[in-house]
Amino acid sequence: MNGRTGSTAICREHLCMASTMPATQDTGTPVGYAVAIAMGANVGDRVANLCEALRLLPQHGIKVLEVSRLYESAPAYVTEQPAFLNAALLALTPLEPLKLLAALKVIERALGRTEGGQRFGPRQLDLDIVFYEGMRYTNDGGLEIPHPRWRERPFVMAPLADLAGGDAGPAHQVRSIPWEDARRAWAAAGGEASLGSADLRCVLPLTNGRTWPWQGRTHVMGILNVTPDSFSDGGELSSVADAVKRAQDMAAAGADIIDVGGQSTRPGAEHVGAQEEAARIVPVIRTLAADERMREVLISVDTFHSAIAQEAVAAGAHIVNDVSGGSLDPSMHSVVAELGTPYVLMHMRGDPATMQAPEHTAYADVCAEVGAELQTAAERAIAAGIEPWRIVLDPGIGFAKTGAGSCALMGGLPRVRAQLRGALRGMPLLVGHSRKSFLGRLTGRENPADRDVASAAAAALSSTALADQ
Ligand SMILES: Nc1ncnc2c1ncn2[C@@H]1O[C@H](COP(=O)(O)OP(=O)(O)OP(=O)(O)O)[C@@H](O)[C@H]1O
Ligand SMILES: Nc1nc2c(c(=O)[nH]1)N=C(CO)CN2
Repeated sequence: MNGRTGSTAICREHLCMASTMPATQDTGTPVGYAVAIAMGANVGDRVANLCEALRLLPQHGIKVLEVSRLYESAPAYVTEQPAFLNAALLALTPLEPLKLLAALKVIERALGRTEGGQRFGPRQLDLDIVFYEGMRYTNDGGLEIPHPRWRERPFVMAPLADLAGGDAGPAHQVRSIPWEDARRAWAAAGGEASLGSADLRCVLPLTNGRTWPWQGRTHVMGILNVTPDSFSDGGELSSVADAVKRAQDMAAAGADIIDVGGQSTRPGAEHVGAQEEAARIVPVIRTLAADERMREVLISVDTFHSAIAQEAVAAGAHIVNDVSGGSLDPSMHSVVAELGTPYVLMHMRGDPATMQAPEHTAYADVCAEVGAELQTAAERAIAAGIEPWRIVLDPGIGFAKTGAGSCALMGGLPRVRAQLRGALRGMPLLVGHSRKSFLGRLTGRENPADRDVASAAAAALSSTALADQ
């Protein structure tokens, strides 16, 4: 690209030549120019504003291809204002720069932003064009591309780097954006290792305007089985009060999340049906959600039924934990998309009754295949409307895995992660290894009668962990 074009608009032909994106219609006509857009919000329901902007963009001819992780950042320039949420997206649009800017302003206004606010001050929504293909552009109205301040803003560089990805990210498909510049600038500013403080950290959005900063340490999930046939409790939690007491004990012992389940997913467990499952867990979730002592603890609901996810969230659950990754209820992804909660998408093949059949536990390379299948399932979830920044991936230790497969996964999480693309590669992993029989292999005892030994090993390894490695 040659230098700035002074006060003139860019030449359309020049743009077309610059466009190397793969997206063409059957006629071979390019469907748009590739653009990278930075998003920010720090007043009102910040998450809702960013999500609504994502939904409005296509209505203005801006097709979103990829979305970054969600970041919380200390306010820059004007420091006396609330913290921002920031993200970035890659899109295709037929709009030329000035029309694109006008469309972004219409969306900003639709979400409550008014003209003439304080420069760098509070705003419901900010949409900035960072890159437009690989071009440089200025005009008399003050539009400047690349955005003149992107290199001084970690809250822009970090989400751009999510989009730039590695070998297989969106950068791979849309090469005309200067991804390498974005990667280098972010690395020079500290890169991934610099994330995690209040200055800039990745967060999962919770529905009541709260955010959950998950970086910097492993979070512990305590498992609360409200099932008579549970392998974990042996059905001792027969009443709501017992279950609540158990949850409080786990919280006092340091659990960050309490995962409430009413359907055992042990191999071969009886399927109790959605009604019974809801009857078991909803009263417990309601009581926990109202309990002052549990205020700092998040509640997840372990279910593969979308109707139960809905009921549980209405009763106060913060997270939906789906061991089927959406494969056992066709409505799960669209329901979670509406609920707005974080979504734990676990890898499993078959269902709890069939998952240990040899055809489901056979892998040539368990880490690579589990990672690739997680990527595919997550793409379905995203297509249904779940933003990538809400997805927690789980390799499903013990689900459609042999003992050897589970051990390989425990030692190969970076290889699982390497299969993920774009923002997903940087999202948290949830690893549920506690008290599972594969642990017998680690102790050198593979006999199921040695369960107690396996349990002791599990305790030593701590409980189910949300690992941000
Ligand atoms: N690349 C760009 N993307 C969006 N707006 C731009 C860009 N370059 C210049 N502008 C101009 O900046 C003006 C102010 O934009 P906005 O209100 O978003 O500013 P700001 O958020 O206070 O600052 P900043 O743009 O640095 O984030 C816009 O009206 C637009 O004309
Ligand atoms: N952390 C952070 N600070 C800001 C932001 C923003 O998006 N994030 N936007 C501003 C307005 O341009 C001013 N300051």
